[in-house]
Amino acid sequence: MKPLYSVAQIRDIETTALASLPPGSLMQRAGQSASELAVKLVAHRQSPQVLVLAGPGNNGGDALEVAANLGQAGIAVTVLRLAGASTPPDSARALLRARAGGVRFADALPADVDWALVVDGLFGIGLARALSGAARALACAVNEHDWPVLALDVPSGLDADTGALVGPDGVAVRAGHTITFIGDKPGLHTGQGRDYAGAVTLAGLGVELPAQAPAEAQLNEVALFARYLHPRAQNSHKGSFGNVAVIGGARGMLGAPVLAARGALLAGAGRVFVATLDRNPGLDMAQPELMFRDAAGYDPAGSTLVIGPGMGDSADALRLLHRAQGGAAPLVLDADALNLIAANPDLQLQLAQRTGATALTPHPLEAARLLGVTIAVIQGDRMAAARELAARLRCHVVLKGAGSVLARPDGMVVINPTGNPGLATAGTGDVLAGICGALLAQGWPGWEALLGAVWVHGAAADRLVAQGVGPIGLTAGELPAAARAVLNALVLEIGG
Ligand SMILES: NC(=O)C1=CN([C@@H]2O[C@H](COP(=O)(O)OP(=O)(O)OC[C@H]3O[C@@H](n4cnc5c(N)ncnc54)[C@H](O)[C@@H]3O)[C@@H](O)[C@H]2O)[C@@H](O)CC1
Ligand SMILES: Nc1ncnc2c1ncn2[C@@H]1O[C@H](COP(=O)(O)OP(=O)(O)O)[C@@H](O)[C@H]1O
Ligand SMILES: [K+]
Repeated sequence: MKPLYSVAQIRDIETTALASLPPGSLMQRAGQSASELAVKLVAHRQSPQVLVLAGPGNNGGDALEVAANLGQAGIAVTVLRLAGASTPPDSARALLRARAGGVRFADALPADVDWALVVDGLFGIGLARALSGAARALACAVNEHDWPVLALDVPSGLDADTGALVGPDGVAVRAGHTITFIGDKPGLHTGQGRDYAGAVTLAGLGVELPAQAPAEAQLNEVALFARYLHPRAQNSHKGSFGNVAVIGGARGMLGAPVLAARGALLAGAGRVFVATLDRNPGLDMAQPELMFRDAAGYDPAGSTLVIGPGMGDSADALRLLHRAQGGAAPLVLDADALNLIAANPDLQLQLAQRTGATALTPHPLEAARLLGVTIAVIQGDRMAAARELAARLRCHVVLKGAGSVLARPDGMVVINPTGNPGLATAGTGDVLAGICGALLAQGWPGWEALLGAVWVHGAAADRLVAQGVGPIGLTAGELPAAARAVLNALVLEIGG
């Protein structure tokens, strides 16, 4: 398990740990781990010069530890302390050591130095308001350059709980690496967190994490759905892997259900149907295995349903959605189905009373409509939004976007680490809905199907980028084959 702890939880864990440790020892351990990483990050540079930014609290104390250690290792270090910064008791020793160890102290950002590394120790989990004054100016100055940045614990200015910048026009230090202490934090992995934290390293500092108390959230990983990745029995047939029916495709929007259907087919569904609201195209020449039907008279009995891609908001769409929700078949609700649900309290009630597996796959705008709030509110706390949707509608939810957030009605939250901005293009969400439908049709339970689909979908995009197919110009149509490759590799590796 890769647990993610809220700031309040980290504070509790830290308090317990501090009670049984000599003063200053956690800060020394934090400084030790961070300076080891810093040394690796500058190893390729000749005579590297390192700038250490130290704030007024214990995050600044960590920074002074790093400065002292690097100075001791013979690296040229300049420390810039925020004006008026007091010295927290734990860091007095590091300050003395840094002063004795040849570390330079500057009052302003030295001009014309090409820093091999900037260590951001302005603020950590004690950040209480938006960066302002000198701290804000420093963060902006660092972000203007392309110096490599190592953030201590959390990039200064980022909310470790939510992954949003603190303050309405907030600023944060943009780091390429973050070394985070004691436990990993959700805000480093979703929303703005992925861009500001960069690669995250966890330094546990030898602190024991509570075995009983549940973490706030966890990162998605193959282990969470591995038991459903089994090799296929020799004696199987197309009926063994379930049917998926994609319902959608109003006028001008036929591509959406076709993309979902291709996603379902290449993620292993035995048979895939596309039931369209507009003119039935009869055939997908590029994927002739798909079977087309008119949605009007179509009976999807026996199929897992993916409903919503390109469906529109017509009376027919509403009727089809009402019928789908009324049945017991596993259901993936995407795109226009979500907009219809947002506008119809009756559909919301019906949804909350369903017994079959139900997955909702909103992007932030769809989530905003469902909760009756703005996109800014959703993005301001993505975990809270996903949790609220799952609780209200009693469904499994994935709030999509960088660091997709999955939530269950019981409050469990998982943040997905795979995927990249290559996915920021039309139709990729349709493919995700199709993959999820395929896993449900193959008998995966609802929660694991959503975890698996989101992980595989992101990993497919990562695989394509590694092959040079994206992020620029990656298309949704390229995802199903990549997802198929990812799934087969996983089955070989885990189930094989
Ligand atoms: N307590 C401990 O023993 C340990 C603490 N650790 C470090 O300590 C950090 C937490 O330390 P603190 O609680 O001192 O918090 P921070 O160092 O994050 O900052 C808190 C200080 O900044 C002020 N402040 C907050 N927001 C501000 C803003 N926008 N502008 C100006 N001042 C602002 C606060 O009033 C307070 O003085 C962690 O993130 C971690 O880096 C680690 O060394 C591990 C051990
Ligand atoms: N910057 C990004 N990083 C990672 N994943 C992303 C990013 N942008 C979009 N995605 C993913 O791409 C998909 C987009 O879905 P959606 O917005 O519904 O698009 P569409 O409706 O066009 O299919 C989601 O799975 C989302 O998580
Ligand atoms: K920091």
